[in-house]
Amino acid sequence: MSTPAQKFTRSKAYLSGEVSLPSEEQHSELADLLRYHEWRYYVQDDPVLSDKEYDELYKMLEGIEAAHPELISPDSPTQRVGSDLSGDSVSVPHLVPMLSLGNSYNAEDLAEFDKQVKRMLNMEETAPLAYAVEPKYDGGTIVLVYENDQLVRAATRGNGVLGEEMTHNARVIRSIPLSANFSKYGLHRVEVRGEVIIRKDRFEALNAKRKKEGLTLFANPRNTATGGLRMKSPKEVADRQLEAFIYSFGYGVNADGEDAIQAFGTHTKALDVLTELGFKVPATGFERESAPDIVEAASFCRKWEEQREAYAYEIDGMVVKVDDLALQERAGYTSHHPRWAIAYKFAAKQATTTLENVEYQVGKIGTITPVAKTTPVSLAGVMISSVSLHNEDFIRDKDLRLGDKVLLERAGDVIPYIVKPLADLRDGSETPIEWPAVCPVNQTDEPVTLIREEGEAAWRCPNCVCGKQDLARIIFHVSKAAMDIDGMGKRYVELFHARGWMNTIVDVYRLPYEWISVLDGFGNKSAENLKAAVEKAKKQPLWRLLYGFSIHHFGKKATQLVAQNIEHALDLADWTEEQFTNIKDIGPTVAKNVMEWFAIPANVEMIRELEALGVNVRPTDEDRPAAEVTEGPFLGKSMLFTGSLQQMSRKEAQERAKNAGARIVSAVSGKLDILVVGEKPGSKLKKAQALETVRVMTEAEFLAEL
Ligand SMILES: NC(=O)c1ccc[n+]([C@@H]2O[C@H](COP(=O)([O-])OP(=O)(O)OC[C@H]3O[C@@H](n4cnc5c(N)ncnc54)[C@H](O)[C@@H]3O)[C@@H](O)[C@H]2O)c1
Ligand SMILES: [Zn+2]
Repeated sequence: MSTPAQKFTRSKAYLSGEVSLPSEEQHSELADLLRYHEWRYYVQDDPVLSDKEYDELYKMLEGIEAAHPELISPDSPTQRVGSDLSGDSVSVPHLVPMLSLGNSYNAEDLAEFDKQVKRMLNMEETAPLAYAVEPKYDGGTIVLVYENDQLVRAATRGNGVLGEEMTHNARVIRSIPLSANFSKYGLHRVEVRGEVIIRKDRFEALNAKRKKEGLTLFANPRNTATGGLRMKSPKEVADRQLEAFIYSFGYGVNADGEDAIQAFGTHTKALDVLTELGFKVPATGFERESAPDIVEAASFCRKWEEQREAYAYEIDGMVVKVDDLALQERAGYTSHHPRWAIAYKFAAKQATTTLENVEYQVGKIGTITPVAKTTPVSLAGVMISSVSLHNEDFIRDKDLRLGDKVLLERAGDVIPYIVKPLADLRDGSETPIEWPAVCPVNQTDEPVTLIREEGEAAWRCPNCVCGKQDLARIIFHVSKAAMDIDGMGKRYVELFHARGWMNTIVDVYRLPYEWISVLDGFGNKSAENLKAAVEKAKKQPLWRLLYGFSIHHFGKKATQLVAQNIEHALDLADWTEEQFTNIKDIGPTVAKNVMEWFAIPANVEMIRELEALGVNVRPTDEDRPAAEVTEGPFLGKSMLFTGSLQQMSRKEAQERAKNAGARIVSAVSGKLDILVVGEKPGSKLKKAQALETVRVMTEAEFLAEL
């Protein structure tokens, strides 16, 4: 008997290859651990390992059994499917056992699977074999039985033989039809299989609501759906707005008890029939595909792996199935999974690890950001050992402690974050995270007390002397959001800073390119490119420069508004609060912060130096978008110019017409109001005259009206 914390630690030890025991002991311990993780996953809906990690432990067990077949017992996790039976509800036998799926992770695995299937079917390796491919929905399995076209029973997968009965809950899931016209196909008694899931946006909304109500949050859409299926009250099930995707027939007989599924010929056809009968089925041409061979099937899997984040539902992979039903029958089953199907698994988005330590970073305006240092763990294909904790409230709200086992998530391009601590794995050795009262970054004799302004989440170091804050500011200054200096970025800023070339924002514009060109990994070409990018950035609009100064509260919107209203950046040094707040959407907080910043002589000096280096400090066209014209002789008229003009270029004429309220169009049509003709007009004039609704003007007349 070991504690949950010990089971966790022991599993991680196996995963990092630290355990070596005689096969028999290892087999029995691994089997125990796997059973524990299955219980957490299927019954508790609260796994403590990622799927990938579970699969690795499972493979270890398989490996031992392959070398020592005598260790295989009927209750080994490799010999049966993980069970979700909790003992709290009624169990009902499935018409046909429900199994698990074998796993694959890439195109090579799929090619290997294709070979094996063909060997089993006595087919040539090069013979064509079609596969049906569809998303592997990440929710809870549901098995529906219909008799005489009526839904009579619903159950979970259970232990594969017995399922947990939950008909009352299935009835409130709207995408599950209460009746369906199976008899049209001679089907008297059928079992269909599917997955109950929740839309991702629905999941987010549910969690937002729970947060407001002070309830614990769901860790992911999967356990929201599986937990939902088990609710005692159908009303609560309905509240979660679960949906069911149906992905196959399990069983189907006619009134004489004879099989009536094989007649469909292919899995694809069977799904078409289920679609027609009103079930929610992966759609052809979108979610599912019938691939002529395994190569095509693999590329469909990869395509979905790439677009996974954009999909409305959570999927943990794809399922590849031999399309021909007769061939499926011939390929058969192991005690664990069908031989004719395989899961293609995507990288797991969640993983667990231990929070070892908290370090602090200082940002461009002195914001102190806590960063969790964790035991390294692989997450969605990347090793993670550092995760931002954002701010003090984040740590408090999640009740994170040093030594906690934590659940991490990394979805798509989103940076990794801590979903929650695994509180029930605590063993009492965890310690609170003490929030620092003084700047943890400044290593000065006189500690700097941190401040937290009202209404803000962040603690700030108001008097940073450690230089880290300057660095953060330069990194922001060159970033895409601000001056957008192509190719510069954090890595270069840190590199140049380490060489002593970049200590202030001004330094960005006077880099020693001749030195840079001889740095490791640089060369003339990249130094030149960098220089060109810096020169280009000197012409950026004024708002970007102001934004790039990292003045607290002076954000993108505010800098844009202010830049329109000045002639030179230094005008702001003389501005009063009133001048700021006269601009719509600029409030006293922005005014106060900008005024304080300009009151510091070094900042004014910096702007002078920047100007001397050729950095633009005046509003550009982008800063001052052409105001909408509200009057003028051509207000609201559509105009077109044709022939060659004598007094001005076509472009200039169009500009002047626009400033006088006209809209420039490109063709003569019933919608054209005025055609201005120069020399040698051509077909446009003829067409306009034929319309009789267009006013034709000479260049001289146009100028006169202007
Ligand atoms: N993290 C953990 O601790 C832990 C523990 C146990 C199991 N697991 C995960 O569960 C897996 C084994 O679970 P399993 O037996 O449920 O198998 P599985 O999830 O690999 O595949 C079978 C299930 O996939 C579902 N599915 C979704 N879409 C499908 C489709 N289009 N066609 C067919 N089936 C579809 C079905 O409901 C079926 O029950 C492991 O590989 C692991 O990833 C994780
Ligand atoms: Zn500091």
